[in-house]
Amino acid sequence: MDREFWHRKWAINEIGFHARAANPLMVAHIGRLELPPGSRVFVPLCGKSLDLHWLLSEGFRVAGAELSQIAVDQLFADLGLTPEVHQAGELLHYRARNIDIFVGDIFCLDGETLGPVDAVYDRAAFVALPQAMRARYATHLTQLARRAPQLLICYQYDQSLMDGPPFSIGDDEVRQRYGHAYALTLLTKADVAGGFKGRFPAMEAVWLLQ
Ligand SMILES: C[S@@+](CC[C@H](N)C(=O)[O-])C[C@H]1O[C@@H](n2cnc3c(N)ncnc32)[C@H](O)[C@@H]1O
Repeated sequence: MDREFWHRKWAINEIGFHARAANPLMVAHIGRLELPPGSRVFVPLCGKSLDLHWLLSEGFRVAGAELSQIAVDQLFADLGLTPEVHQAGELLHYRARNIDIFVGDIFCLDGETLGPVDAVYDRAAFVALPQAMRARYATHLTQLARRAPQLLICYQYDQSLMDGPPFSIGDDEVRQRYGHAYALTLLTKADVAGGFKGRFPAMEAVWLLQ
């Protein structure tokens, strides 16, 4: 999945991953992060997710990283916010009250530019990346967020049935990528209703990384 793949998806509006409501697993489990009001939650590969709207509505501050300027322009339009936009190294920094989105490749984002984060929420980010990129992503994210606790939602299915994204991430891989830096708790694992687009069974696993 190179950058062009994602730019093209946004350009032709082929964004089946974009959910029409806040993620129910996030809503159910974010309390496990025990974040006080005003905490700053980093959402890597954020797209224009309604999860960001929900986090803001719950009184959190949010920071995000997203490759597509189309996505981020739509996000701010949907939020009814007019951002200030500044160059931040190789990225663009979109800023409004309680929200900072860095537009560009997350691998070009550094911890100083991102600023302090109290927690990470990863939905459809780790699972969006092919295996060859995931070790680098996990290492980079852990450093970027300075080991801030993380709520991670993973997709699991028989990888031989589809190439991905989303990719199937088994429990062993989560332990392999994050186990050296975090204590891991599998909060829940449940069947996805209707499987993957009705094509084959799939499960979602929610991890707490502390
Ligand atoms: C599967 S989508 C998930 C978006 C969002 N998390 C959601 O739940 O709707 C993956 C997103 O990651 C973005 N992306 C892919 N590679 C990226 C990278 N290297 N840096 C920043 N964003 C990236 C894509 O543009 C896309 O919007």
